Amino acid sequence: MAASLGREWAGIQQFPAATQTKLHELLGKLKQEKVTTLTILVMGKGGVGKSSIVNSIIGERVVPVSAFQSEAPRPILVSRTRLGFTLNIIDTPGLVEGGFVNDQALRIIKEFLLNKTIDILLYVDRLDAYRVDNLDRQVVKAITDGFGKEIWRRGLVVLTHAQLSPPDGLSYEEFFSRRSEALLKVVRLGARIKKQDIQNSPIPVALVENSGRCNKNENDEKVLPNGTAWIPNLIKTITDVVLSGGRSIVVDRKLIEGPNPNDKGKLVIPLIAAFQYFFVIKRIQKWIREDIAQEGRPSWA
Ligand SMILES: Nc1nc2c(ncn2[C@@H]2O[C@H](COP(=O)(O)OP(=O)(O)OP(=O)(O)O)[C@@H](O)[C@H]2O)c(=O)[nH]1
Repeated sequence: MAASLGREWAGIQQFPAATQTKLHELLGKLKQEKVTTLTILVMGKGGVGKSSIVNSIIGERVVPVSAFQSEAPRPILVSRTRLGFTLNIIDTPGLVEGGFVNDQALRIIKEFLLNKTIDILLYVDRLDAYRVDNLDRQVVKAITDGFGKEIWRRGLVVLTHAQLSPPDGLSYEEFFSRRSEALLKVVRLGARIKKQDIQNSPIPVALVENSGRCNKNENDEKVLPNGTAWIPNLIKTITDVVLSGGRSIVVDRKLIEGPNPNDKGKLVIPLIAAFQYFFVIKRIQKWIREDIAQEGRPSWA
């Protein structure tokens, strides 16, 4: 586990001027609302592009990226400051190993996060995957069990590999809509969020293309096939989630260790004791008294 703390966010200057302007506007908006620090937790299965997103946002290669299973030490916290604003991003190991949720990885992530506050969860997957299955649901469930379902009120689904040509004659928007609906359904099930709750505060989906071959617009910004400049769009979506309510998640010992089994049912103990006293002990005492009264004179006398 490693940490890289508090350096100037120099990578922002690598972005084209149009992107820099939009990012500065968004940081200004956050600061106006007294948000001067943002801690973003990046989670998902292995190989979906988590580390690449960290590098894309920071604008520097701060985390190693590999096409094969990564050996890089993670979780890793990357921290950058800019004009009085601090951005922390935590990259984490993939949550699936050998077809199962990697509980050990989740435990390590939770320990790493002790005494930290998570403002935003980026739940990362790929746009160019066509199916969702029970494993996706298990991953979401593991995150929910680990951090509470409230984390999804500060959550975004982020889909990488977004520069794709959809199959089967589907339009880009149609493909995106179907893929995100399928994933959001799984998130809703795994996070045990009621349908009406998700309608009231939907989990946004943002698209990302980390590849160096991403198309660019006339302002030199990286754009998706639908023309969206994705870096400012991602940061805008994050800003909207932060400012739309929902609480940041404070990771304390209690959250890490989960509910104490000894506390289970503690509140009903006095009720059970009262029930036993009035309906069992009292009644038995009455029977004994009646019995003694009847036995006052021996039957043989
Ligand atoms: N074309 C394309 N490739 C991507 C994108 N994001 C990531 N990749 C590639 O996918 C591979 C895995 O990316 P990583 O960023 O290491 O993924 P990860 O989720 O951190 O993977 P683990 O370390 O296994 O947890 C690398 O070869 C990346 O270059 C993307 O948006 N588009």
